[in-house]
Amino acid sequence: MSDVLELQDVSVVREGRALVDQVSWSVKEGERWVILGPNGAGKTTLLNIASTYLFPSSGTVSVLDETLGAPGTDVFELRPRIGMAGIALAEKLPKRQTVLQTVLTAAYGMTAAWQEEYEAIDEQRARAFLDRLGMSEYLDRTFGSLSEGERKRTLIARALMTDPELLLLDEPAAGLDLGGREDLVRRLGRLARDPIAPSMIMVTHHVEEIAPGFTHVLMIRQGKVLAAGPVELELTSRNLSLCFGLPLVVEQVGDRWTAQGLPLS
Ligand SMILES: Nc1ncnc2c1ncn2[C@@H]1O[C@H](COP(=O)(O)OP(=O)(O)OP(=O)(O)O)[C@@H](O)[C@H]1O
Repeated sequence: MSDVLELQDVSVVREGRALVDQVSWSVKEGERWVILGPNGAGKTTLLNIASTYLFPSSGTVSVLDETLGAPGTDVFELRPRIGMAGIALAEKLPKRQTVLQTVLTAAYGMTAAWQEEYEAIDEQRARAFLDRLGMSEYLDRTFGSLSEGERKRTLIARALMTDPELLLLDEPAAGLDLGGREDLVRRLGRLARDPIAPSMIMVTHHVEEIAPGFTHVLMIRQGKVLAAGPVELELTSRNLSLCFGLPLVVEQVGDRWTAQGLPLS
């Protein structure tokens, strides 16, 4: 299995503080990773490195077997091979554009439709991804009029449009109600278990949002890795308590996870 992402001793320092602190981590082809950690731990910073939009202050980063900053590595060739869905991108997308256009523009590396002629095959693909995410009835709705959950599902369809080898999801279930979260977790589970789906890295705050099919977990706190490895080995009460800084009990219920704090004594 080849490396989809490899970080060696990577640090990101801003104003004298390490937001990411000597992180070494590798993601192999076909793996589905969850990044867990408290607010400000450095999760989004790690995703930004993986998406090639952020260069580390020190250390080595390879994405899809290309080393960032090395002669011959062109991030503009790498970026279409990486799908990204997150709030930062949602804010760049025109609110008046339809859902179908919002997904279609990804095929052309754009955020807004300009004068390009879309090929029928691209439109078919956009419709198929939107269907997979349960958005078929919203094709002509404007992106700005969607609910939080509908917007999140559209962004994932959009991220899949370039047929990426690596899919990055930044808090895909944040802001969703219980039904919306469960619907999304089911859909992410189907994607995670699809053998031809891209390797995946998902940032979340909640173990309840880990869909079945996710294989590995990285836990970070204050920019440092606390645990990294297969979910069934590393997603323990001990690791989670250290990660979030209070006593927590994590349990597996069927193929899902739940965590709660111990009562105050
Ligand atoms: N450009 C910057 N300059 C200084 N500090 C920054 C910069 N960007 C991010 N930070 C800080 O880096 C830390 C890590 O940020 P990051 O967004 O990666 O955390 P996170 O784990 O994704 O947090 P959250 O769960 O709250 O989204 C935070 O304390 C943030 O305030």
